[in-house]
Amino acid sequence: MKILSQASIPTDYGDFKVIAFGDHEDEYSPHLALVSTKTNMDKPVLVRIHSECLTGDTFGSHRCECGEQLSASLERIGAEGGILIYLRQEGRGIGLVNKLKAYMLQDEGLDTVEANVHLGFDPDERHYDVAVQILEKLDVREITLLTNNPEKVEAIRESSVKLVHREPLIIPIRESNQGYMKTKEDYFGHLLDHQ
Ligand SMILES: Nc1nc2c(ncn2[C@@H]2O[C@H](COP(=O)(O)OP(=O)(O)OP(=O)(O)O)[C@@H](O)[C@H]2O)c(=O)[nH]1
Ligand SMILES: [Zn+2]
Repeated sequence: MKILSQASIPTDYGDFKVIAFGDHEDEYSPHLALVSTKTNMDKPVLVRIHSECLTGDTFGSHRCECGEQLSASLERIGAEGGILIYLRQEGRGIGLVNKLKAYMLQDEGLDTVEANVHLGFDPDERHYDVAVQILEKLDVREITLLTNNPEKVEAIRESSVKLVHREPLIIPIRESNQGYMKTKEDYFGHLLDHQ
């Protein structure tokens, strides 16, 4: 995996450099790193590893809390410096078409894990080695990670990047995502502290 292209973008959250990573020059959906211009590489860098969720991130769906997590983390990173890694792992790695199928099954009573399994997938198909490679390519040695997901913590712990601190990224639960959040906590062991 290599850096394919990069450019500056001014945003509502501050100024960032957006860097596209992938193996092919004409990659259609590259993984991205949004590096705040305020980032100080000599200190532990504030990092959010975010998995793509088009419905939540772009359309503001309340079936999950992804959109709110994305804006909360960009706000923090834009203000304090840091890096948002945007992984193209839509639907926990099953893709958008299958995520919408999973939503249909959830509307019939299955939970998020059962729906994935019913479609022939693992409950969570994601891996975080790409995020580690991106941090290595950017020469990031020490990080504070914004997450509630123990698998992301584990992936960094097993890598050459030092995890100095984990910070929770808790968004208040809504009625429309209660089941989704409960499964995250009960099945995936997400650290949702309590609200
Ligand atoms: N298969 C499936 N994927 C979902 C569902 N709801 C949300 N997702 C996906 O779940 C992923 C959420 O990823 P992240 O925002 O990185 O969050 P996380 O793994 O919960 O970890 P943290 O937010 O860091 O605590 C995104 O890829 C969403 O598209 C669902 O019901 N089924
Ligand atoms: Zn989502």
